[in-house]
Amino acid sequence: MASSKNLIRFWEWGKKIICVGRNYAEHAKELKNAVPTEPVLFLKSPSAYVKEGFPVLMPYYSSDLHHEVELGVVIGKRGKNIDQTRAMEYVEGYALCLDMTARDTQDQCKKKGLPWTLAKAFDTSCPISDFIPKDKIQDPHNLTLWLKVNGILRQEGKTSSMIFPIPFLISYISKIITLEEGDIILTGTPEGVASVREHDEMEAGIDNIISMKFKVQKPAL
Ligand SMILES: O=C([O-])CC(=O)C(=O)O
Ligand SMILES: [Mg+2]
Repeated sequence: MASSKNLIRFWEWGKKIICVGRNYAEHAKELKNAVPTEPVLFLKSPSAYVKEGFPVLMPYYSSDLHHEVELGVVIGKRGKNIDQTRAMEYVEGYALCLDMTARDTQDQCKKKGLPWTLAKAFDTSCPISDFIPKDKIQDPHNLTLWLKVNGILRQEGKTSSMIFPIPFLISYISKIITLEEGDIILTGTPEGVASVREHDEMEAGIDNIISMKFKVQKPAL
């Protein structure tokens, strides 16, 4: 098992970012998607990570960049075919994440039956907080995730509303993709996703356990 100390800079390691979509029924409905009967999975590139102090850059091909606040689960040791009953042993801690989404691009991808890579995996599409050691969060299914844009509350959701809880997700994912130390699972967003514009400031948090701020910018060409 890795020590939490090793994982403080997990986001620099180039490990996998595995995302779960439509894990909150109200969010699935707000985007007119069916509530899933199995987890919806996609990946982000490790170059998607961005830490506080650096901006979120709008992809040049999108004019509808959405925020999605999510709980990230940081994996502490390698595992394949993990049983649900032992899944939490593979968790070293948590992080607050934003699954930034080029919604117009995603809509186009959906219509054409294409993968979501351009919509979800671009550079700076995964703003991330500091590492939160496991002992700081007693019950990851009893948290409130919130996000404000320019001081106005846009998202507030309880992790108790997840359709597929964390042990199920870890078990399910590990049957498909080997989980390794430093990998992160983004567990899906609650309702209230919406657009951000250039110069907006997003502030997100988990209860009063952690919060973070990011500015939205257009990339210099
Ligand atoms: O783009 C989507 O709506 C799917 C997703 O990431 C989520 O539900 O968190
Ligand atoms: Mg998401």
